[in-house]
Amino acid sequence: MTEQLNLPAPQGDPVAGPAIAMRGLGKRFGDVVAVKGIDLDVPRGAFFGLVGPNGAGKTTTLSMATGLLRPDSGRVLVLGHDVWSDPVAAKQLIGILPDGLRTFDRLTGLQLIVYAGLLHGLSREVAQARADELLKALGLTDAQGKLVVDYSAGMTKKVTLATALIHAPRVLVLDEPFEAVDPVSAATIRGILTDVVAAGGTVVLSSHVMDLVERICSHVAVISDGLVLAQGTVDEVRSGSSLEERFVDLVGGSTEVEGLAWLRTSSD
Ligand SMILES: Nc1ncnc2c1ncn2[C@@H]1O[C@H](COP(=O)(O)OP(=O)(O)OP(=O)(O)O)[C@@H](O)[C@H]1O
Repeated sequence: MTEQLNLPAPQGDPVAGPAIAMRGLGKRFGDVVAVKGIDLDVPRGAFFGLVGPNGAGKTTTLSMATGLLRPDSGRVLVLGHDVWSDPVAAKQLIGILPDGLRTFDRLTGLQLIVYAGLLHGLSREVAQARADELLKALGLTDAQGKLVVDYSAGMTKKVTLATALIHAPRVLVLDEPFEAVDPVSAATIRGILTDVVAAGGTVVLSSHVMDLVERICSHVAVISDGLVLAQGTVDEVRSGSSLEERFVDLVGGSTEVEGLAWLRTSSD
């Protein structure tokens, strides 16, 4: 059961509220409190970047926001639908690219994308036609008959992205969509996501690449140690600096390397 916390209620308005509203989200794994009470509004139509150091809680937060991981506390509304009490409606509205979750990798790339379309209620004909277009756009046509288990990391990322897109969701939640992807494919993916936002959709992505977030996102949240340190438009958050400088200011830590003297000595 998710505990109801005494926090401002999210706007449950499916027409005018935020695309995603998270309130008091918390998650503990044994002794580790991965997420400590996250309140985050993703505005409708935003291209939203979630950034934070390794282990900050990004994947845990996105997994809870998309119904893949049950929170210990808090709630999440997607376009006004509670992800946990109204999961069918919420999940029909979102496309998810999870990080590191096993997929049905004994299917071919084509089968996996068509299967995702069928699960979302598309007819076989529409699912097949959209799968062909997605495979072509993502440069996977030649590999469409190969088992996904035999795909490279970047190919797996792209085929999983295709499964997130096939039902034309109004909200896309993508955990590190550019990781392991080659520059040409990355440009294609940026183009697809920009088109989704231009058509009124909402995209949330996590990334470690500050330049990319600064370039393509309208909004950003910085999280560290399971808490939101800053959120707003990219201009508001970077407040005159580069996003990378602001990130280092907010998150702290030194970029100076101490020790490792042995690594700088030749071993021959
Ligand atoms: N299934 C799990 N079991 C135990 N601990 C976990 C589990 N998943 C995450 N954690 C811990 O929760 C914390 C947050 O992890 P999470 O994967 O959400 O971070 P992240 O911000 O996505 O990191 P990265 O940028 O490295 O991908 C870390 O301390 C991690 O070790």
